[in-house]
Amino acid sequence: MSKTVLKVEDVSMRFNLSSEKVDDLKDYVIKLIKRELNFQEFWALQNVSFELQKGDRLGILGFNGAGKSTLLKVIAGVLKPTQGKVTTQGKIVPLLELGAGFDKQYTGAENIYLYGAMLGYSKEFINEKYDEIVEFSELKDFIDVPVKNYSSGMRSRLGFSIATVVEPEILILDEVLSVGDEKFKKKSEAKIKSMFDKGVTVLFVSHNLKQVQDLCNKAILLEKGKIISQGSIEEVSEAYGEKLNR
Ligand SMILES: Nc1ncnc2c1ncn2[C@@H]1O[C@H](COP(=O)(O)OP(=O)(O)OP(=O)(O)O)[C@@H](O)[C@H]1O
Repeated sequence: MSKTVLKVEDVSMRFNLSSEKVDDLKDYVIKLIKRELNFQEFWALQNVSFELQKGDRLGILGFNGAGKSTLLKVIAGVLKPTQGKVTTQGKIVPLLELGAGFDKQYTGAENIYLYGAMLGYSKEFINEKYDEIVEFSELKDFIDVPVKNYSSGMRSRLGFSIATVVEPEILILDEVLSVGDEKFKKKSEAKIKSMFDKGVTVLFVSHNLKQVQDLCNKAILLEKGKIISQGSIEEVSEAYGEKLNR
């Protein structure tokens, strides 16, 4: 029997866009108190619903600003939806904006603990996996250096190594299949592939339709925050193709 590992129910996400120019924080606070700040409501996601079974690989398609990254962030728990509910079973590994959660004043070693805690790992678990993370990142010589002195590639390598040290049930990929330099990229791709081989459930956002077709069995197509097509990758690719050629 197939097992449902992700359920997205009627999810909507509203952002308040400030329609005025505010020069500084003081100005902002004064306007806020005087209720002179005007916000424009913007719905980045509207009534999005779908569910995935164990081993499903879902491609999320859509043009710029359609709501793809917002949906991934809601599923990863980075954003709380304005409306609706996301239910997940098992460990989620979000490979989103790798290393963006680092505190740059702290060293690589300290960030392994900080970032790990953010991903829900216990201190004992990180103690146990610490050497493996450092080894995979190939940053042993830099591990006691503040992250602000890392290159962006080094940051994403450390982020990738921390995030993938667990065996996830759900893997979230936002066009990050290329991490670091060519050598590391190969290694990270092999690691992702090994997760695929173990039957992980995947959510994948990419503008590269070919890549999505190669990787995914199901897809959804988003337009202005709404699902306008969902089903097998073949069906949804066709709907996307029609949009592209319009
Ligand atoms: N934190 C935020 N505050 C306000 N608006 C936001 C925020 N994050 C996203 N948006 C808006 O929500 C919409 C959807 O953005 P999102 O990044 O999810 O699109 P996307 O489909 O991933 O686009 P792209 O293909 O360009 O990456 C955009 O109009 C964007 O401006």
